[in-house]
Amino acid sequence: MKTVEIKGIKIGEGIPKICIPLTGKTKEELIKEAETVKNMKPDLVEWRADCYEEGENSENSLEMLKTIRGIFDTIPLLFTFRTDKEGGDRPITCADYVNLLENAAKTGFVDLIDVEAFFDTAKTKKLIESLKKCGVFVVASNHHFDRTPSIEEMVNRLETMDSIGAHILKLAVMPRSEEDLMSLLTATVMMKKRTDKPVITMSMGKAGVLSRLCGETAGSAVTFAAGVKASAPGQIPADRIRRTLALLHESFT
Ligand SMILES: O=C1C[C@@](O)(C(=O)O)C[C@@H](O)[C@@H]1O
Repeated sequence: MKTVEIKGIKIGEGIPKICIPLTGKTKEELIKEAETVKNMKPDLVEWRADCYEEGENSENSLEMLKTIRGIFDTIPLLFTFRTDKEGGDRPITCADYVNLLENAAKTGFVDLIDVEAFFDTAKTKKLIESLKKCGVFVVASNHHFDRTPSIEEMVNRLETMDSIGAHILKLAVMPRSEEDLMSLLTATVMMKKRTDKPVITMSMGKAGVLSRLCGETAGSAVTFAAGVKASAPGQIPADRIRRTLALLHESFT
């Protein structure tokens, strides 16, 4: 598998990398949260700009981004605006979404940008191309908070993300049964043979917790862990997940 290397972090190789999300609502909250998260020594940090009270306002968002970049310095930063359609905190028009992501990429403050692959399929491919020209890595994503699609649909969705040019392919689904968890893991294992790009998958909620731990076997390159506050159901606190991933890795080697 090709790895994506950012600031010395090799995504797609060895132990899954730990990404901690920032979910603060105000500037003050975010600065405090960022300082705490920095001490947790994440491999990657995700700023969930949709959680910020001014997140959809490009100018204010980019100002906040500058502050966050300053705090994390050498830690790879993922910029995400999760739209309300995919479980995010606030709505945004398609034009504002494209604008925000392009402006964030141009600042040079972010290393990776999350693009919801299916927000408008015609526009997504163009958006990914323009973000890549700014030198950022693109994480295509898709979220299902109410169900786990069939294995075939999950594989198709990840393959579409691959075909539209993303560097990393990410899928989050909600299980309703143990079978749903197994379906997500099967789709992840299948993708190992169908792409040479890093894949990130998770089955959310309590029933899906295992999927956040077994990435090294199943083929999920990053696991999202709770820092100050979880950004999705089922996230495990960062210190606990680090210990567990290390223990599993030792057992494999
Ligand atoms: O896409 C994801 C994955 C996620 O939804 C999770 O389930 O851990 C958490 C989000 O913050 C992130 O953008």
